[in-house]
Amino acid sequence: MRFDPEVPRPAEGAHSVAVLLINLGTPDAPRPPEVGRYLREFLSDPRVVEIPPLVWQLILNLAILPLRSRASARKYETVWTEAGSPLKVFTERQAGLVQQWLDARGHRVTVEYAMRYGTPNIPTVLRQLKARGIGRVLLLPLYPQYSASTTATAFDAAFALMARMRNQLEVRTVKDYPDDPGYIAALAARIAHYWAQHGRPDFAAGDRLVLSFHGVPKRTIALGDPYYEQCVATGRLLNEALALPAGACEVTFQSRFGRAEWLQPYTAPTLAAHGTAGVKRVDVFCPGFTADCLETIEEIGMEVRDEFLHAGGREYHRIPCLNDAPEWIDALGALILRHVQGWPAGGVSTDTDTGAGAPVMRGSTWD
Ligand SMILES: C=CC1=C(C)c2cc3[nH]c(cc4nc(cc5[nH]c(cc1n2)c(C)c5CCC(=O)O)C(CCC(=O)O)=C4C)c(C)c3C=C
Ligand SMILES: [Fe+2]
Ligand SMILES: [Fe+2]
Repeated sequence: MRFDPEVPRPAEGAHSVAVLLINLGTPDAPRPPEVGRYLREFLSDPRVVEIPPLVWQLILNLAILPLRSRASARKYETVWTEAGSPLKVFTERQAGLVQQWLDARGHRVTVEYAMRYGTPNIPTVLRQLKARGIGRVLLLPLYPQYSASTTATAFDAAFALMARMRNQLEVRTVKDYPDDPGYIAALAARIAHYWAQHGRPDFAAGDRLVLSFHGVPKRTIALGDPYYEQCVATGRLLNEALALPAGACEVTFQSRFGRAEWLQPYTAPTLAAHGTAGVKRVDVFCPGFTADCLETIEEIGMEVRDEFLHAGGREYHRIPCLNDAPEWIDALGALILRHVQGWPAGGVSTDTDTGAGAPVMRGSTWD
């Protein structure tokens, strides 16, 4: 075979490894137009709302978006920071810290993050990685418990891009890690750290620790989604790791959306019932959210707190999510190393962005 000088040779970094941390996404600004755009993308995903698309688009555009964009924008305003939406700020910080963790240990792995909805989105970041000469990507959703509505749709977005790629990336996925020892240890450390600063609940006196996970429609479990059992497993392992009396931890489900039945028990009514029953102190922690966001800061930190206190509860504590806790960065680093095994980061990562390692087939539908 003759060597054709016109055919580009693989860039040196074609076997370089990257990890893509994936989170849900968030609006670009806490205003109705931006929140509406984000909600439209999110709620039009057939993995998220499993109703026949034509019917759903009518309901979504006529009834839900006009009202919810405004109502949600007001809520986003209460959690927004100078640096932006907490979910994005924490996700970006996690990516930076994991990069440092890997660099400090001599591993040549590039760390980036992407959002399933909004920006920076999954195909854009994967294209950028490819243009930088990355050939192998580990997709790591920041959801420890697998659900089709979060994990599967994130992978779908990556594979949809791959379906249009001539020279594909080599891809691995981390499907779930609800029982990962590093993750469980990080959760336990987060709670222990909070209790060291704010005093411990008195479980003998009836105080409670509520572990609130994001809900999903109940029927998705009957259809085969392992989300519920994975949330329960995380809760049980955390109870053990904290060496609490059996039953001190209680698993509940928050953020119900729509009229269908979601996983139970629901968080807010559970907390209201504790208030009514005379429970003095509750601590609420969200192990399924690895970064604080609207659903933890506003819903758990404000709405549910009010319900508990109005029902007669006295002391309400929201324990912050894993965010940038060092134990969580350790857990992510170790998880990544386990999954990139056998993928030696052989090449030199070229940062020239010439796309030499990723020839683009211009004028065709392939990229
Ligand atoms: C952690 C796992 C999550 C699962 C599972 C999940 C399922 C799910 N969510 C909705 C609807 C909404 N979720 C919203 C916000 C939101 N959801 C998650 C995570 C999970 N969702 C996060 C991290 C966030 C916060 C985003 C942020 O910007 O901070 C919202 C938007 C907010 C609002 O308007 O109230 C909706 C809507 C469904 C329907 C669903 C499963 C079918
Ligand atoms: Fe959600
Ligand atoms: Fe909510």
